[in-house]
Amino acid sequence: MKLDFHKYHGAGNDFILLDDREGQLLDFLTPTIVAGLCHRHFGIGADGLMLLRSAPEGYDFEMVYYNADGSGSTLCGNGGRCIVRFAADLGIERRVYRFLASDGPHEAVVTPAGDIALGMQDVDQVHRVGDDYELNTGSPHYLRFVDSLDAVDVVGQGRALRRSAPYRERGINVNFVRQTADGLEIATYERGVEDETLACGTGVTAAAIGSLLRDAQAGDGPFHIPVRARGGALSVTGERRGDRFTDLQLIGPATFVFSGTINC
Ligand SMILES: N[C@@H](CCC[C@H](N)C(=O)O)C(=O)O
Repeated sequence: MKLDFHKYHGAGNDFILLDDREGQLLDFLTPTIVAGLCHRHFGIGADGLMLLRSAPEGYDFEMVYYNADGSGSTLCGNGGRCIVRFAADLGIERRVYRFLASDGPHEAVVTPAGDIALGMQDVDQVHRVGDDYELNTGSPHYLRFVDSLDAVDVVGQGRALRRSAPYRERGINVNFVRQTADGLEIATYERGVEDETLACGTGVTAAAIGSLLRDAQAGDGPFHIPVRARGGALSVTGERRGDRFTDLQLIGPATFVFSGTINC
């Protein structure tokens, strides 16, 4: 089969986008085919693959996400931002985009600066694991705050945590986070890529929440936290009321890279 594809990235988290509004691709894409397309030597190369599909009344499209290893996954925040850019490039023009993803409905807008601001689900459950945190921002995340990212073996330590007994079966994304003078720096080991990626949107959102919970001076109210990932700058805004975080938005660039056709 000849497949037309489009490549996008969000702060270096890169994706293959497929237009499946006619509905013929979902059954065709086996885990082996997805993994082959995402392979960096034998395929197009990407951290994940998405289908843009038709959705029920009230939504502009549905997002179906696969990790690079071919596993069907939970929400991808950077993917959500990139698929909105893809929708706009396909000619779906909206002031507010409404779409369905694995964790439910999302809204997104193009900001005046040209970034994509993606609404995220509310978060009200954060678990302490010693000095670390575990929470779900659409995908499951483990947070470890560190004094220096340079001192961390992101792949080695991330993989060890991801493969540890509590997470071996269901998996988890592991984020190392450093508080800076004006925000956060982050490095993420991603489940389903099973490697470090250059950015992870749900991880960035989790890090922003964790940073507020560990800061004794941080009170309730609106927040805006810049987060520097390896592949670019993102930010998270929202509203905190105690342990409840609402109106969450993940904001950052979503960039078209190239289009092509591949035999698979
Ligand atoms: N890169 C993504 C997260 C994608 C899903 C993740 N690999 C998982 O399986 O949990 C993001 O930007 O959020």
